[in-house]
Amino acid sequence: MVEVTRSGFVAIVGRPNVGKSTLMNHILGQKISITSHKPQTTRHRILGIKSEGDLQVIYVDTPGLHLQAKKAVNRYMNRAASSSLSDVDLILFVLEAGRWTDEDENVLLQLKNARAPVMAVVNKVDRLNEKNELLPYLAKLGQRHAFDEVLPVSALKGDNIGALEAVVEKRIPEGPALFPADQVTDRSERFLAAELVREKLMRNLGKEIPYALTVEIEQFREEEERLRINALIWVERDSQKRIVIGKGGRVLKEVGRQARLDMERLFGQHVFLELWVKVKEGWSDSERSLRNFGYRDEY
Ligand SMILES: Nc1nc2c(ncn2[C@@H]2O[C@H](COP(=O)(O)OP(=O)(O)OP(=O)(O)O)[C@@H](O)[C@H]2O)c(=O)[nH]1
Repeated sequence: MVEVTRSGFVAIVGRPNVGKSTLMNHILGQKISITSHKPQTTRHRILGIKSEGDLQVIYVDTPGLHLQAKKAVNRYMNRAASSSLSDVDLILFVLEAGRWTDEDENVLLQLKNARAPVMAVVNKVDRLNEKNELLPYLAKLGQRHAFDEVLPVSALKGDNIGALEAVVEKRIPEGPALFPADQVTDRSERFLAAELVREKLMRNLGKEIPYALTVEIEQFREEEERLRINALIWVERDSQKRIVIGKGGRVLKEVGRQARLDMERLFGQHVFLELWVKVKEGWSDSERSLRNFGYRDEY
């Protein structure tokens, strides 16, 4: 093994839905952080570790920083994101090309107090016309703040990600490896399994329900030639439970099928997955329930 001589942390921050998790997954070349077209998909801080030769970059994917954090779960998410801004070597401020919202402004305000250099990563450029839309947007962005760098990318298509990694590399200080070279995340297989179930729920359900649910892994056991995983899906009301299950169990069955396929890809073995839906009233606004479900601050 080549000894790592440079290592450092890179925080990926921004408002919800700009493509932070998609960006981290693309850089790592595998799905560590779940994504969906709905805002506030990521709820926890998740490390994605990339070790190559003498370099180890530890990316910190964070929940989208949002205004209107009325419930305990939202406040937890904002805390997880804000706390990731200290003690990093570089901050990637992810934006959606062509858009600037109050929530972006709020993120920028927080970044002004950060010690690390801030690079504006203008994502989703595949959606814009370069000359008429992107160039004026970049010019305006430069006026909003003196960013260390401004780089347009497409995390989905992989455009300009090599250039982004080249800038990142320059910012990583000397230091020993902080994780073994073959470790890609700080999160357990149990956590990743729960997240995959949540991702499929977010993608298969309508607008409101995904925010009312959380997933807990009840059993994660190696059996002969397969993994047995039992997951509990907690919702807040009986009516939500009926929707998650669907007519004749159709929704739950499809969610389970999709999650199982992703788990088999991630864990490299057959998976037997069982899903159960349970009701716990008001879990998302109860600090105690959040802690029981593993939403714990880590500073
Ligand atoms: N067209 C396009 N879509 C993208 C790109 N990057 C991400 N997306 C889409 O944008 C949506 C949100 O992506 P995520 O990676 O979940 O965004 P996020 O910033 O992590 O979201 P939160 O969890 O809400 O903070 C998904 O539907 C992605 O497929 C891109 O470069 N181009």
